Amino acid sequence: MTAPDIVIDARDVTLSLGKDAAQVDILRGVSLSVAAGESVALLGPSGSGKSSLMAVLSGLERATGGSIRVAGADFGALDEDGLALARRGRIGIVLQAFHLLPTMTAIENVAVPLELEGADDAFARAEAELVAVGLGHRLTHYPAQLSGGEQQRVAIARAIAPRPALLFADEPTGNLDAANGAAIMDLLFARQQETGATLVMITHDIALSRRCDRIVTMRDGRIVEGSVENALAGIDA
Ligand SMILES: Nc1ncnc2c1ncn2[C@@H]1O[C@H](COP(=O)(O)OP(=O)(O)OP(=O)(O)O)[C@@H](O)[C@H]1O
Repeated sequence: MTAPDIVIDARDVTLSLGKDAAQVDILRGVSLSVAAGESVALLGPSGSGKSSLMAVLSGLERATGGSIRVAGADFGALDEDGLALARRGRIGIVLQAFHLLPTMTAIENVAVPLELEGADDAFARAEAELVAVGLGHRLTHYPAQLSGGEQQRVAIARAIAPRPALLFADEPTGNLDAANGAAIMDLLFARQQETGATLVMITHDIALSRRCDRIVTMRDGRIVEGSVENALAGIDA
């Protein structure tokens, strides 16, 4: 049995693509346990497997081996539809590129996923989330009418609105300048703490990673032990 306060319980997870001589081993036995409410920074050189690990832990990609339990769901036992259902409402994802729908206003981008989940008060909740990220005056703006920082705030509101137990962020400040990036991170940590969500964030920024409760470093498809500086020797960012 998984302890109730463990949100991610991944054991000996492997991800290999291709077959025989063409096989690429992307994750080579990753075990990771993350407690409810914890924030974890995922660091490591380019190509070390961070995005791939996030993909299997968020149910977007299926691991080749090992076991993954997330928010009580056994990912290995679920088919594609089951994985989509397990993600819905439980897992929020913020990506480096904001992926807002260009034909929808800010409030629609946040409300429509809530409606799909069956919420009756989707627009009221979406408005409250956008107010919480400081965008109460931009509700009916389209993404093209918003700055990069504002678009990322909409993406954060959209990810957090369903109150997911688990929030993944893949370099959420990668497309923003330093000042906007810092403001977005303040916001992401504040919203994470308010909602009690668990946060797993990929970053190349060591200073940013130190704001998390824990730093997990990857290299060559594995989690490595030791100091962050040693583990990151050779990082190309
Ligand atoms: N579909 C694929 N087919 C073959 N190899 C792949 C595929 N997807 C990822 N890889 C390889 O898996 C390795 C890990 O990739 P991944 O994107 O997880 O690394 P990362 O640590 O997130 O890198 P970055 O920091 O550059 O985003 C890389 O060597 C990559 O080339």
